[in-house]
Amino acid sequence: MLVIARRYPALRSRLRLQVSPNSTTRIRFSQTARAYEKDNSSHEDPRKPTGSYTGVLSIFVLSAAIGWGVHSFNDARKSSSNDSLKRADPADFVKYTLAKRENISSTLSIFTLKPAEGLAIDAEQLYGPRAITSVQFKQPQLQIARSYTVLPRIASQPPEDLRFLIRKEEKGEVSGYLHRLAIGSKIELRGPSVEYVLPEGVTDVVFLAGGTGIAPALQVAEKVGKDGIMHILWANRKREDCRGGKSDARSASTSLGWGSLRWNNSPTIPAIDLDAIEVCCRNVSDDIVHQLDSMRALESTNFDSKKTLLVEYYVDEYGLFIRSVDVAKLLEAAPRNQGTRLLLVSGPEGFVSHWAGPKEWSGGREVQGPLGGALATLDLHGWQVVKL
Ligand SMILES: Cc1cc2nc3c(=O)[nH]c(=O)nc-3n(C[C@H](O)[C@H](O)[C@H](O)COP(=O)(O)OP(=O)(O)OC[C@H]3O[C@@H](n4cnc5c(N)ncnc54)[C@H](O)[C@@H]3O)c2cc1C
Repeated sequence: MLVIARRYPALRSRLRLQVSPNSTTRIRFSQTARAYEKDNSSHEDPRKPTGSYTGVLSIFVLSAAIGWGVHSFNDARKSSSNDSLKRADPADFVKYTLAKRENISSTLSIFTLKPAEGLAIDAEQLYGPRAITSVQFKQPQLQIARSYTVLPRIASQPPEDLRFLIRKEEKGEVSGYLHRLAIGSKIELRGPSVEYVLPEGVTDVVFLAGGTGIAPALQVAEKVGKDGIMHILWANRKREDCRGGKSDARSASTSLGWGSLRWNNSPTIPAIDLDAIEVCCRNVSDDIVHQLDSMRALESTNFDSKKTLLVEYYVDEYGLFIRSVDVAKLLEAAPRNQGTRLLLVSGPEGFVSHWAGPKEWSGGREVQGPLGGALATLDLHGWQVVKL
C-alpha cells in the first residue's frame, strides 16, 4: 500500500488525512535582549548649556510623552494582532482567508492567508528557531490534504499572516483548487509539521533547491543567519520563476572576486550571465528573488562585510543546469570548520531523487532512505546530506 501511495500523491494524502499528522516538535524560544549601554562620561560636553532649563524640561516631557505614546501604540498593535488569536491544536484544521494571490509566473503564485476565526497556527512552532516546517492545506470536496512550506516573514507582513509559494501542477488536485479560489475564500489549514530540525552549530550549508524547494531554503537561510555561510543553488525550469535573480558567482567574478568570499578558492560555478541573454523585468515587489536579495543584503552587513548567503541561479530553458562537478568543488572549497556541514536537497520528487536518491515510506511517514543519486558518487568530506 505504501508503494502505491508514493506513486500516486493524491492517494498518499488521502491516506495521510486519516492518520494523525506528522509529529510536531515544540521548541522553546530563548529570547536574548541586547542592551546597548552608553558610557556618557567620556562624552560630556564641557560647554555650558545655552538654553533655558524650562526649554530643556519641556523637550524632556514632550519626548517622554511621545515615547509612551509609541510604546502604547505598539502594545495595542501586538495585542490586537497576536493576543486576540488563540493557538490552534496542530492536529485540527483552522480556517484562514485567502487575502492575496500574487502571480510570480504562469504556474507559480505567492498566497497570503489571514486567520479567519480567531484561531491561528502556533507561530512559535511554525517559525521556531531551528525547525523547518510545513502546513497542510485541505481540499474540502475531495477530503484530501497536501503539505506546503511556509515562507519566512517579510518586513511588510502582519505577524499573523502566512505566505506560501505554490506551484499550480497540471491536473493537480489541491494546487489546482487553490489557484482557482477567489480572493476572500476560506481555506482550512493544520499544522505545523516539523520536517527537519537544524542541528546546533551549523557552520556551512549547501542547499540544492529545485523550483518550490526554494521555500525550505529560505527558512534555513533565515535560521542559519550570520552564524554560518550558506550557498543556495536554485534550479528552475523557466526563467519566469526566478526572473531578475542574479548569481553571486557572476558578481563575484566581476566585482568582488572569490577571495572576498569566505570560501576562498571557491569553485568554478559557471558565471551565469542571465542578463546578457534576456531582457526581463520583475512585476512583483515581494517575490522570492526580492526576498532572497533582502536576506543577502541583510546578511552581508556583518563586521567584515563578507557575504554569508550566496545564491546561484540555474535555468533549464537556457541550458544552465547544476552540475555535479560544481557541487563537488563547492564542497571541497569550504573551509574545514569544526561545526556541522549540511548538504540539503529540496524540490520535486524527481529533483530530490536525481541528487540524493528517493525518499522512502516507513510506518506511514516519509523518511530519508539511503543516499543515492549524483551525490552518492561524490566525496562528501563529512557533509551530512538531508532530503527535504
Ligand atoms: C513537506 C512538503 C512541503 C511541500 N511544500 C510545497 C511548497 O511550498 N510549494 C509547492 O508548490 N508544493 C509543495 N509541496 C508539494 C505539495 O504538497 C503537492 O504535492 C503539490 O502541490 C501537488 O499536489 P496536487 O494535489 O496539486 O497534485 P496531485 O493531484 O497530487 O498530482 C501531482 C501530479 O501527479 C499526477 N497524478 C496525480 N494522481 C495521479 C495518478 N493516479 N496517476 C498518475 N498521475 C497522477 C498529476 O497529474 C500531477 O501532475 C510540498 C510537499 C511536501 C511533502
